[in-house]
Amino acid sequence: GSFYEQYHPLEEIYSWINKISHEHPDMLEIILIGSSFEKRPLYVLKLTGRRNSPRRAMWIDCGIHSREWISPAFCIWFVQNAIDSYNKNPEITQMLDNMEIYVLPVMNADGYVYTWTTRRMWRKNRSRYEGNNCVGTDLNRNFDAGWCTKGASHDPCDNTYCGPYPESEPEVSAVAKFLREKKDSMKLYFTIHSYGQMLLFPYSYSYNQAPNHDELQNLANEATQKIRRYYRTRYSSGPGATTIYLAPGGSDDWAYDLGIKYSFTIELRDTGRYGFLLPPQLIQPTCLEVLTAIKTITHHVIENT
Ligand SMILES: Nc1ncc(C[C@H](C[SeH])C(=O)O)cc1Cl
Ligand SMILES: [Zn+2]
Ligand SMILES: [Zn+2]
Ligand SMILES: [Zn+2]
Repeated sequence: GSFYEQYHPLEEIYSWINKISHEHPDMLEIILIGSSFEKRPLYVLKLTGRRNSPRRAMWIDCGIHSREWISPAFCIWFVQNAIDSYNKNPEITQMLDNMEIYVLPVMNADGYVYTWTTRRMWRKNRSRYEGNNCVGTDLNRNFDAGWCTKGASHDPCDNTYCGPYPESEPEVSAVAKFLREKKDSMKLYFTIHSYGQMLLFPYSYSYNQAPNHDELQNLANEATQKIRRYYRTRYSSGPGATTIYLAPGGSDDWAYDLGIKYSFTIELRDTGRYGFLLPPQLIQPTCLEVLTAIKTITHHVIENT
């Protein structure tokens, strides 16, 4: 199948980032936001339409957890689809004309390489700290949002190790720094994970409801109902704490508390048959259904911000 129906190692993703940016210099700009623990570059693609300069921005990060290969595959697919659909699909055209879209295809660069070379099921990054007898911090427990309370671990050998302190991880501090700088224009945050087929929103670090809980729940319901209707796939939705598990230090909760009131974690396919080992032929159907959810939510945000 095509490039967009296969999984790719990090080097090929970097080449793709370069290639597509040079093919579409009017719509894409590469931004280096920092580097990983092992000094790999963290590239963000800034995607915009060819018309006026939008006043709103949205963010999509992929690959926080290295074993969730469908996640970077989605970010790559999303960028090419948006470019191909601009001026053809009205919802994509509206999105690009009203939003600067920042896409981070592989946040956990070191872990992603490690899943290709050494351990396919690796989740964390590859940071090492003096005195720790295990490697890696869970980047989705390292954000400064209820940091290392219930649902994360202080044990460096655990898969939910929160790190030595909030934003200790260079990957997390790079993203947090970028979003803090953009917080006035940033209206919508998506972080892409697998698996479970869920549309989650704050909070995960507490059972308290977010102030705009009803709006987020209605929006999530509308999005998952669209997926059900057009693709027959079932996605559940709700606050992270009650829909998946109580867990602190996540990027969506941190983005929400920064002031991005539309903040979602999307858990892509499947529900356990293949799990993290989703076959490449399911990349396209997964991306199509999730795009529907993103269009629905983005349309609402454009109308309400
Ligand atoms: N704020 C959050 N939002 C979503 C999740 C679920 C993901 C699923 Se892989 C995780 O466990 O990191 C976890 C947290 Cl801490
Ligand atoms: Zn994940
Ligand atoms: Zn997951
Ligand atoms: Zn509308």
